[in-house]
Amino acid sequence: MLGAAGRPLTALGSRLLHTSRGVLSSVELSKWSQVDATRLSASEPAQLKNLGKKKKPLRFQGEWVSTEKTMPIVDPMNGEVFIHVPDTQVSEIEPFVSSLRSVAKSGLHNPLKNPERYLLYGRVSRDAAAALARPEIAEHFARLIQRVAPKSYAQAMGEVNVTRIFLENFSGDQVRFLARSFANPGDHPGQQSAGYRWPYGPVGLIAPFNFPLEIPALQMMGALYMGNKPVVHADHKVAIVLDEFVRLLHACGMPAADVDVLHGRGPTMNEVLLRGAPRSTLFTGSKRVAEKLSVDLHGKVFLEDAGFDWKILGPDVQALDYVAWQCDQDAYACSGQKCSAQSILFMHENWAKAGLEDALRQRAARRSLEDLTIGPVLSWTTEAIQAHVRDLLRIPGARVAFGGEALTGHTIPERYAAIQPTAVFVPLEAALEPEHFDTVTREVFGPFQVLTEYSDATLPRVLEACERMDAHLTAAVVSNDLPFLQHVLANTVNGTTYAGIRGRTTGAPQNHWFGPANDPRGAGIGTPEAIRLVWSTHREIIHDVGPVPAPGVQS
Ligand SMILES: NC(=O)c1ccc[n+]([C@@H]2O[C@H](COP(=O)([O-])OP(=O)(O)OC[C@H]3O[C@@H](n4cnc5c(N)ncnc54)[C@H](O)[C@@H]3O)[C@@H](O)[C@H]2O)c1
Repeated sequence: MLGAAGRPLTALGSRLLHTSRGVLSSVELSKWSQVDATRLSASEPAQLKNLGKKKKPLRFQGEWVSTEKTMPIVDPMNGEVFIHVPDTQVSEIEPFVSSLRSVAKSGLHNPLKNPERYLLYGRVSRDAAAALARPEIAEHFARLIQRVAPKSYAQAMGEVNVTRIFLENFSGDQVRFLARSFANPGDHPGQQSAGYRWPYGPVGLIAPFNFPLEIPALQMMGALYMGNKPVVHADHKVAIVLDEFVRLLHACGMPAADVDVLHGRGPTMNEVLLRGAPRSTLFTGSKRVAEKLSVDLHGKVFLEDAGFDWKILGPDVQALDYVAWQCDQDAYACSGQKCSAQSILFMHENWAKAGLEDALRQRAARRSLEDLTIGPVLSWTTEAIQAHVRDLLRIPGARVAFGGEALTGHTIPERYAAIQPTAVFVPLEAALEPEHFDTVTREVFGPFQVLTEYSDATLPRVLEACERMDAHLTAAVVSNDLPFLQHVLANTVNGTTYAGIRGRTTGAPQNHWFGPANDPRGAGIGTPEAIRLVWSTHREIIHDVGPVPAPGVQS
């Protein structure tokens, strides 16, 4: 295990420390952090632990617990083992199961029980936000994210900023306001119906590798705000970031027993959920696992799964450089490993004639391994992406627009893909053929997109393509032509759709809803509405206390 990183406070950090009358001194990095992101290596590997109940004595909760086995995590940039994560065995999950089973369905708090805990979480959020505003702590998380899920510094720091502002948003009384109820007058004196947001009690939370901080942090806080006790599992490759965030929350006053953290393999978490029977589970990850959990947990799930995200460029060509830049960001930032990444670009022929494809090629060519604007792809191999390109090239008229070659001059291990930003052009009519459509609309979680072209006359075919897709996460209609916007928006369904000449598919901040639509299991993240939907359920209490009617008047 590495020693804590005790770097000097900058001017901003010291100011925050003073203005908070000492409250924040407990969150100094050296007080809670277990790792120094800049030193993680084969010679100084990190060693994680689970957070939960000790097997004996069972009454102690909120303990960091070692497991019998660990699994080695390799540095995605050079293949060296630099982290050891608990490889929790099914024989070791009993404490997590009994922890879930010990939580009342009415939760740790609800509007009628322990309401002071809403205020507690307002304070925890306030202090955690202030901690993340300290440059050395923000830097710590950004560098840690970069080490395990290589992305540019700007993208990694973006995650930290979104998390900080989210926590600022839910400081003070805002957690209490999340659980706002309402009342309607009844039919007679003494009667009144009140609608409450009620917790589920024991809940599960599973997060993927691509946003190691933002996804687990925002969802976990939402679960806690509404009064649930979550067992949280993050992808083993990046779990170190969640681990550090939970330690920061403890330093900010979160009770140690409020969250259990299960490290290890997905199927082990699956078993915990099967045996522990949480009342609801939020899963963010692939469609395959989402569908499995949906069946295993009898539909008691909220899902943020695969995205095949489209962008339609309307007939009005303007701001070509800007639009090309945004398209490049949407398709290739984080090496395309965003569920919101632009998967298919429908270009109106006016954009094609204006030279958009060339502009995209030039933008993509600027990406480099050195600043991680292109980097390792953690869930595909180079060969698998190239095989997908070959599949697409069998479609009549398809061609590689740019990219497709393996990156060279690096030490990225073979289990991960390292490939140029790639685009394959497929003619619209051919893409719509039943025998090609599934290949064209397959999500590649890497720096890859399909390009196609349409005209005014073939716009209905574009809308048909959007209708036939299955995963309705993000979309963009890039146009300031209002009738065009209106027509496309009226006939499509994606949960997070950007409309206008600055439309994008990625870069969702904390200030608007992000999530899929057109599936009753669809979850959301970030906003009060998302938190209420995913982490609380409606309860109506009808007060009817009398006076009872006089004898003989029963209605
Ligand atoms: N919609 C969204 O908000 C969103 C956000 C990020 C990623 N994603 C999607 O996630 C996918 C990429 O992530 P991934 O490859 O890590 O996905 P994945 O489904 O392989 O893994 C996601 C998480 O599920 C866990 N897991 C695996 N099998 C499990 C099981 N049987 N039971 C319980 N947990 C299990 C993993 O350990 C990991 O923590 C892409 O399809 C992407 O679009 C979606």
